[in-house]
Amino acid sequence: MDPMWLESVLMVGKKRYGVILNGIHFTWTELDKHNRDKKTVSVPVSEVIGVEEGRVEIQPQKKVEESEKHFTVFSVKRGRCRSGSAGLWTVGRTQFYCSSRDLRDRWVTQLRTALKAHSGSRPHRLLVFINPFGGKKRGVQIYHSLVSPLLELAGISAHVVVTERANQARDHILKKELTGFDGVVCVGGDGMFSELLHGVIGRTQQEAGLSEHDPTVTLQTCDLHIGIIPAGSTDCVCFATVGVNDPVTSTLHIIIGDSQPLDVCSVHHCSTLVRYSVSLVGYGFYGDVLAESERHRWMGPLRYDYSGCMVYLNNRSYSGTVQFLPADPQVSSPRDNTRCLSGCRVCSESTERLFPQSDASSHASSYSPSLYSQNSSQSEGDWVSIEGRFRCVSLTCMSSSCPRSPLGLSPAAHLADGTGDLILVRDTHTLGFLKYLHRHTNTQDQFDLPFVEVHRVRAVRFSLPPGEEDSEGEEDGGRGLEGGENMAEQECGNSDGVMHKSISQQHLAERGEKRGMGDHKKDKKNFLCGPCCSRAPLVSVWNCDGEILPYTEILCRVHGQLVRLFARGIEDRAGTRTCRAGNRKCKGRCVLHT
Ligand SMILES: Nc1ncnc2c1ncn2[C@@H]1O[C@H](COP(=O)(O)OP(=O)(O)OP(=O)(O)O)[C@@H](O)[C@H]1O
Repeated sequence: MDPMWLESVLMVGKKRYGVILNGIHFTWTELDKHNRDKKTVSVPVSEVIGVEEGRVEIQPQKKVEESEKHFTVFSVKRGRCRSGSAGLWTVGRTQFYCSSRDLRDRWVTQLRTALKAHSGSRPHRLLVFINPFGGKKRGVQIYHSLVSPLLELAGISAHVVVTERANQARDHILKKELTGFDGVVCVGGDGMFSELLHGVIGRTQQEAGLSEHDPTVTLQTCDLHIGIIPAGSTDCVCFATVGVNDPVTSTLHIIIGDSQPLDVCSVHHCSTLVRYSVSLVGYGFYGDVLAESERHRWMGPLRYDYSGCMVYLNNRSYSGTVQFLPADPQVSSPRDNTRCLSGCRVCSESTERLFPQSDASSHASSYSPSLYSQNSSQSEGDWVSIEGRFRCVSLTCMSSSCPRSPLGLSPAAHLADGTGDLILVRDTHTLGFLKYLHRHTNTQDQFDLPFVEVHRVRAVRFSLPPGEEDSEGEEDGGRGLEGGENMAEQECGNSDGVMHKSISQQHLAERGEKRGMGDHKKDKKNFLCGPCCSRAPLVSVWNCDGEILPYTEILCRVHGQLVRLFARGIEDRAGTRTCRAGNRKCKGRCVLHT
């Protein structure tokens, strides 16, 4: 018999249960034959959060009632959020009563031993950054009331830093000693996640002696896991990797040590890394909406709706040349109607992560450096080139689903297959574009429109028509704006201002100043003059995960599975299945966690 095996009859409330621990599952089944709604609950040991002696509650406050014959088991429980979507996890709590203290002690010991055996991937020590000003400014409260008690219950220690400035978390990860930490966690929104992302990737490359600026280099995958406790105004990365924006659900994924690899797109300009992105790199509509919303920050979250309307009414399109390196169409396609769900086969079989880990000088074997040069001609390699006027050009490394767009920008995109989806929306009439935007909010195929095309890609280049090329890079010697927006300045020791929202504002202000100087060329690049402006701008801006990029001509490369999150992707609804086998009359009360 399994040495972990333990079986007894215990009481839960006033009912008798047959309780079994078989090493992998902890199961309790009601024994009362008169009760027709007989219940069986089975929890994988890997989803047990903690076992406590006595009658214990942790929410709303920790309460321990000493009792020598009771023990309490806390475990992951699947729930449904108000919208009905799966993915919400809550804390299940069951108090068991044993006939003797000896039996109680045996159960507690045995459960804790089983837990240890199944917790190899669980973190022991975390570095937590809380943005006290993110979203509704509830980060600190969310952490102390919802997150910290669960970490404590699970025996995870946390070093907490409440940030005092933008980029503090990124700088901390880049420069401070991190020995002993199994992961970094942010309590905030997508901006905070981006800080952690840049810190973790930057540190890993520094330690490996790799240049982040060289788009041909195969970056070192990052060992330090990233956790996201959603507390921002937009929490898209959390939503797209967990399925819900809920602090308790995210905490539980961290506690049980879930691990979700994630593709990351590096954005370069003239051999300089500008930023990393995991969700959207968008030009045209999405860039204009961000630029416009930066001017109306005083409106709060409402600014996005307002700006979306204004930009839509402005009805703009932009010329440019988009070049891309297609991914292997045999493996997957953005129109194959699949969803990247937990345990996704396409991601786990992806060969993109099978590149040899590089030393300082190595390049991905299948990529020649010229393939990623910003100025190479269209005949090189497998690059496909498309010229035209576009409403928007979007590259996304994930579906980019969010509560408003439950299927996202590209519903069949994968989290970790080493590719991104490039969506080109050509110039069209206003109603056509409205139709496209509306399809983001429902289940209609947003690519089934004559002016929309989508490609699964490994890299993208964007250039302006001759005569409209980027001038900032030349003026700044390819280093970007004075505020240090790009990673080159970060390397030069100016660590401030790389990712703060004020960058976007500063960038807007600088562009504004340049316009005011009467330089005709800059005047043409007046990318957004507001609804009152009669002259349509020739150039838009790039929105890179909610930040405005200081360059228009960029090169993007997707790096397969570069980072790992404490998440498991979106669970199929079948992940929680109603038991029919055990008892035909269970009326859905028998939940088997598979
Ligand atoms: N103490 C701080 N003071 C000012 N800015 C901060 C501080 N801590 C973090 N930041 C910056 O604030 C920006 C926004 O934070 P965060 O992402 O947490 O919230 P949000 O903007 O409300 O949400 P979202 O980014 O999802 O829209 C981040 O880019 C981060 O760099």
